[in-house]
Amino acid sequence: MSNNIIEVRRLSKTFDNKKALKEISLDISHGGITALLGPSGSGKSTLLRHLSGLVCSDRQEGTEIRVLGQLVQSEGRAASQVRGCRARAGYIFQQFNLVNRLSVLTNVLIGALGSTARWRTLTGRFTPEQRRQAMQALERVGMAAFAEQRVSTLSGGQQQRVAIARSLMQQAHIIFADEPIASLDPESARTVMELLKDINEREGIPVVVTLHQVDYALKYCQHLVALREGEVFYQGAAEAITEGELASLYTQSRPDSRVPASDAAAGVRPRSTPFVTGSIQGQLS
Ligand SMILES: Nc1ncnc2c1ncn2[C@@H]1O[C@H](COP(=O)(O)OP(=O)(O)OP(=O)(O)O)[C@@H](O)[C@H]1O
Repeated sequence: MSNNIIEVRRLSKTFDNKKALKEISLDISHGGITALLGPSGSGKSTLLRHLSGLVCSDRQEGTEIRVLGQLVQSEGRAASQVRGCRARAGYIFQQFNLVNRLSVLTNVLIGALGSTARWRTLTGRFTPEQRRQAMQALERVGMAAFAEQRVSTLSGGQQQRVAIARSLMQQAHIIFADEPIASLDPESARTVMELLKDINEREGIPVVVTLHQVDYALKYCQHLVALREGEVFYQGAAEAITEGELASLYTQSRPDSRVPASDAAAGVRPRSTPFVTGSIQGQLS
């Protein structure tokens, strides 16, 4: 039995005759934070959705996705235990993350759905112990004071913190975050990334996060999977990626994967500049 957190074999996904993912194979054994990087349209969200078991791949022989050793889908079909896989994963998405009309506390309590008899959740009757746990999770993310407030009244950054509290309440074994900081101001973005880092380190929950901002990926993530036009361009330690590779990743014309840094630096201008909120230089050793 392998120790891989994530195993992907021959994953392809076609939308309307366009291949969004092209026979991707990946092994992630790192239990830290893994960033999915790449230009817009490179397939980051599509890959994350496949890992989450929310989308099924093309029906192709040999396709398999395992998360935490559990089969999520194979050859275009969800595994029989996919519900269990989903229940073990916490999701933090840029939008449509929480139920806006419900209170912050109720949204966090929804994280306990998997362990609560249905009638209780339907009638809002959570146990005192569950309420205590939910308040504890809200304290952990600094949102306890907002417990009774409707989610619709919160800022984007506050909503992401509530989503993280819900993952804690859910006792998620892994967290999938799809562009969790895309629409946040820099301070809120830092708060959300710091929280994910803290939870990863203290609770030991692996995090897989799609990011546009290279500098956030380099600062907070130990492992990178970079996609380009639906293929894996780079996979490995964040500290090992070169500035040239990052430049190549975001350039318009398609060079070979892992273009030598010297070539990329010589001729290719990065398209990534808008995504880099600080200097890449200096963060790369
Ligand atoms: N439901 C869908 N129907 C049709 N095409 C889709 C669908 N979802 C994704 N695509 C296409 O698949 C490709 C990859 O999209 P995806 O959203 O995964 O990219 P991304 O790297 O996450 O991009 P971004 O950074 O802009 O969010 C794109 O060409 C996109 O238009």
